[in-house]
Amino acid sequence: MEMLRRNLKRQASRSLSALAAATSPRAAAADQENLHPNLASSPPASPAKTSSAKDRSPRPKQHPTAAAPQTAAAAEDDHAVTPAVDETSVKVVVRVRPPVSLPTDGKDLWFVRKTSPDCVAVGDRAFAVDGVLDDRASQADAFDMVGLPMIESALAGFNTSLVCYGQSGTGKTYTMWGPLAAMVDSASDQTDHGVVPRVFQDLFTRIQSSQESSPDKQISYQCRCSFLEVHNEQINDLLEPSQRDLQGLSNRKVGTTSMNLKSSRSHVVFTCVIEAWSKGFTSNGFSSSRTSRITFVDLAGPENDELDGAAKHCTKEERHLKKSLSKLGKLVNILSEAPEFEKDELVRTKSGDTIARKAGYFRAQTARESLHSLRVSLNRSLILPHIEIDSEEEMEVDEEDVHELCDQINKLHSSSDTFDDFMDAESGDDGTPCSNGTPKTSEEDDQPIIYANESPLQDNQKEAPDHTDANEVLASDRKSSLSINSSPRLSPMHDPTLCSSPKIHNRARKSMTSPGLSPSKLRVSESPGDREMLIHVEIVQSDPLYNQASLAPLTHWLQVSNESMAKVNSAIPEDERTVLCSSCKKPVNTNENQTESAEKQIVVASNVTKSASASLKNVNNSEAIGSKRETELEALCKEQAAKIKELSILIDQLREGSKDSPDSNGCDNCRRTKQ
Ligand SMILES: Nc1ncnc2c1ncn2[C@@H]1O[C@H](COP(=O)(O)OP(=O)(O)OP(=O)(O)O)[C@@H](O)[C@H]1O
Repeated sequence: MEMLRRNLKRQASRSLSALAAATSPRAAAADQENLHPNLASSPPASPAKTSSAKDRSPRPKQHPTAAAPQTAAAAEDDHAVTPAVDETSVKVVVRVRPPVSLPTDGKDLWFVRKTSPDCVAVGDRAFAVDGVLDDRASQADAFDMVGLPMIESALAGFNTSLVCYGQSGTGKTYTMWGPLAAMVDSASDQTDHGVVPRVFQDLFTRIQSSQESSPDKQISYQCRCSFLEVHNEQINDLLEPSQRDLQGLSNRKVGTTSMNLKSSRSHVVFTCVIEAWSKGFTSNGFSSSRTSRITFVDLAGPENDELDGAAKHCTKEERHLKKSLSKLGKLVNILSEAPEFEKDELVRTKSGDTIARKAGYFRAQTARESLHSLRVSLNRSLILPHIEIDSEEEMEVDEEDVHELCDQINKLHSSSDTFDDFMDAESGDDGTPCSNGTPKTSEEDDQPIIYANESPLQDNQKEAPDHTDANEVLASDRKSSLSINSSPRLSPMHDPTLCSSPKIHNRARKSMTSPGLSPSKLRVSESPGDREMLIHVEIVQSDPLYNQASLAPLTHWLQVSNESMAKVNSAIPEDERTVLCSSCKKPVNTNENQTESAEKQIVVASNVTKSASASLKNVNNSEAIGSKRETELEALCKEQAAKIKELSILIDQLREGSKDSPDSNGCDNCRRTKQ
């Protein structure tokens, strides 16, 4: 990672320097050979932090070629461990746009020339890069230099990105996509195709041939893509179905600049996620899978202010564009500096800073336990028997179900002040589905295991073996906030094995809606009749630890309580809502009170469900964080506990009513039959 960051910084600095130098008027006088009208004048140079890259550390001779200032394409592999790729994870490739034979206005013109396969020069200044595509380079050359390594990395399971930047009109879109007509019209000449269409054509060809050549491996591939546009600080979905037949690129905002008649006025990000998995399972029921991501970023190019003159009206669009590019530059700088901070923390931790260690462990532990609880909750929802809500089939009250429900409610009731006990009970071995962190069901092998991206936290945990200290921190924190308890019965979560995944049924996959990697948002969806409730956890905010710690227990608790409600509701025929005879199982014409009791039960259960839904939605919609949310959650939990207590009383009444029926051996019908 350190190497990656260092390279990122070095390469970004190099390319910025190259671009700055390329726009320098000083360079214009150097050579009149390679005139480029579109770059007739440029802003004064603001040579980046460094000067010529020639005097910097040596680079690998990976992609030697020519040089260019206008368009820089950085191919990036963002992996910490990159044994399969070469030394530098970030590469800078420069492509020079061919000069056009337009008349010039007499202003100074300047050029960029390739001096060696990995060096460009502007005037008397030289810049080292990783690859150069000169003005004679074809689209195929660009693909060979930039696209092919991306495909190989992606198929090997690495994420790769291609980012194109440069001044307006310098050929970024052309390099990335090619002329629009060439992409849309299949009959057109494919030699103009840019890197993106070539990458996918080659990728799909390779996938197909890999499947055909080794059918025994039974490898399946799935490619998913998104196409987003950032325009005026708004993000638009270019594949949004209501927009012109998913044409994608043709939906992009285009305008005219002084440099380019059809200038892209927005940044676009095209992402493709490639998943490959083997259909065969090993003896332990695991199959291998691999996921990688290819990202193409085509940045909008800024106009040339000097060319346009001081009187040029700087539009809102242009302001946003420059602002976003400037922020991107800052981000690159921050990322480049970040490793030093990420290193200092490590040194502090290793040097025995116990407070930091406790805090780190606490955060890791809390997050891990939250994830664990979430996993249990989701697993529970998946192992519940399917209830046909709309079924007209007559259903019977099962005494055992009622017993089980009462037990659960008693547990909930007795722990209504704090959820810690309930969490413990749920993870205990009292017949509930989770014991020692392992779901106890007959369908155990089929249960999905949800892996979240917890690697940084796990790293923290590895460095903090002092469980006792951490538990103390945990205990003191518990008093002041609603958080996941440190339960001794929770088994530690194992490190996720990213390259292999457990067997997951399609249906189960659908049920797991984006388990959170970072902060979460609760979204509640209710099935018809408010009887079942699924809680989806999505990642949307920026503070994963806080949100997961505070919301996960509530999620779990509400899930369980609502399952119980659903059981009660579904166990009682909706239309009749009467008590069934324990002997003949037919509806009993009981007196008014008994019927009322059953109806009341339904109403209470329904209210609890609705209340939970409404409260959760409130939580979801709430902008406030911190103590306000904690207070809301606490109030919600108390309210739920009170309602469950009420429900438990009603269930008791129902059972008592059943026992006190006129004839415990059966209803009037039964007696008549027996007589
Ligand atoms: N290598 C090239 N060979 C031939 N034509 C090119 C080349 N590069 C760019 N062009 C042409 O130059 C014009 C401008 O290119 P393009 O639109 O790709 O620039 P851009 O950098 O994306 O500009 P903007 O940032 O304004 O969108 C287009 O007409 C394109 O066809």
